[in-house]
Amino acid sequence: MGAVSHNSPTSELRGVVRENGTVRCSRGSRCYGLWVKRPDGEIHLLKQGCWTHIGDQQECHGDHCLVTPTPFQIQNDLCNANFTEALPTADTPPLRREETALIALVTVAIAAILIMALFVGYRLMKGKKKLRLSALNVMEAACTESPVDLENLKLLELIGRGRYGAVFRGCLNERCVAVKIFSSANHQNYTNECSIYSLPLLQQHDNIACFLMADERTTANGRPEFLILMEYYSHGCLSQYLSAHTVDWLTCCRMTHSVTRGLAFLHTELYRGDQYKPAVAHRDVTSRNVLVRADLSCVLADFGLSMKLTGNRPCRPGDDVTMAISEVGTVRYMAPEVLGGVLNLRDCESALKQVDVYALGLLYWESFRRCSDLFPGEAVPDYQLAFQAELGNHPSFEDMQILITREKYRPRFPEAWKEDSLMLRSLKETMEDCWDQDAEARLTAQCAEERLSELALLSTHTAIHNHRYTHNSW
Ligand SMILES: Nc1ncnc2c1ncn2[C@@H]1O[C@H](COP(=O)(O)OP(=O)(O)OP(=O)(O)O)[C@@H](O)[C@H]1O
Repeated sequence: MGAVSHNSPTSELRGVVRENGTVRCSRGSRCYGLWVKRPDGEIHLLKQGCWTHIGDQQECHGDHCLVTPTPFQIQNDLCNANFTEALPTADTPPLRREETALIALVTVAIAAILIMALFVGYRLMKGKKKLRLSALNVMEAACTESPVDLENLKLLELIGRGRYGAVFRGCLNERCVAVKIFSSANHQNYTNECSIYSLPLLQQHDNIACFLMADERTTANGRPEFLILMEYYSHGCLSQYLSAHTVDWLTCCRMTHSVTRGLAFLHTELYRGDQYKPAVAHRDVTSRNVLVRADLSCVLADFGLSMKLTGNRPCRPGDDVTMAISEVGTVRYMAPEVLGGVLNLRDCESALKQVDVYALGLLYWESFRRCSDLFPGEAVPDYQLAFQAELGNHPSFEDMQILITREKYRPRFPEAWKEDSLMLRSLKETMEDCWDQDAEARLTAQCAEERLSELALLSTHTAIHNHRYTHNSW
């Protein structure tokens, strides 16, 4: 059943005029018609007339007013005399259009969510292992342009063996790479190293080793092993390089400055855009964990023991994990407070940074002992690890405790460094300020970096040979 109201455009008078079965309504009133549609499809007029209750709530103000939800509309020529039945097409009321649009939108959204869920599910099922490393794969972009496929990896020779894994020189798609392989016993070390390498911004730094990717595989005898692929540094680690080469002042400053720069960056908490890099302590700074580039600049490597100091789950005093790992590192490079078991865990962040700087001081000593400019007119001493002369190649924890914590012993400066020059004084002071017994008195890595920049500006010849000439471009 339908009812339509229509303003009569031609009526002059207010009231009702009947002509030829048509009701003409006077101005101000509205005409109406009431029809019924029978089951056989025929439409019969039930009632027609004028709506004169102006001001009533029921007053109809529009040209069309549908009072039932009937899907057809009756159009009316002379108010309500003739009518036709029209299917709802372009004249569909606005509310219907909005409803349709809303339904379409909801349908599309549900379909999109379903497709996304299916896609994620598929990825999870297919490449569980790969997905776990997806954050790492992002970093491939930092060091390689093309995706890495381990199928083509060839291991060529063993180049080193550490406490946690063996390192091979390898070849991947014509590219020379270093491959560090961890057994399942060292899985924790592997995941920790991966998690540090996957930190935002880390791979953008020039003095952090270039990580390519990580993966796991099963050996021929069925055991799992874990791989970290890195850029291959042909000079190897710093201790290897210094064992085989002496260096001039500027080169030595440059090498030590670059390691320090890497460490200062690692220690820094950084926000860049929407990326966050927590402050990280390396916790195993040694001359074996620094790698040397072809241009002799250095990068910090080996983050298996590293620890986030800020952000999610930083170290906390009394924390079991923090306690358990507060005494790790390489014994030779352990700070007195670590050897003595008195690391200040109340300020874990500063304490662990200070431990790194202590080891950095020893690394400076090892490096500058191979600086030819600091031994004018005499042979440069052979390379030595810190405390190698005192405790040999494999010092025990107890021997180190006695020497470093109790006796407060530090590496001896060579005779040739006794000369009172600004450069030698500054150099020795920098080392001493790094390995100070009082951890809080030590330089920060950032300060050490500045000191090394300044040292590089001091010419050996100026300092040692009474200003005869200078060369300070670095
Ligand atoms: N990317 C690399 N390029 C070239 N040589 C490397 C690379 N990574 C490691 N090496 C060499 O492999 C050696 C072993 O490295 P690894 O990190 O396994 O042990 P480490 O640092 O010597 O000892 P530890 O892990 O016990 O501290 C290094 O000393 C270095 O000479």
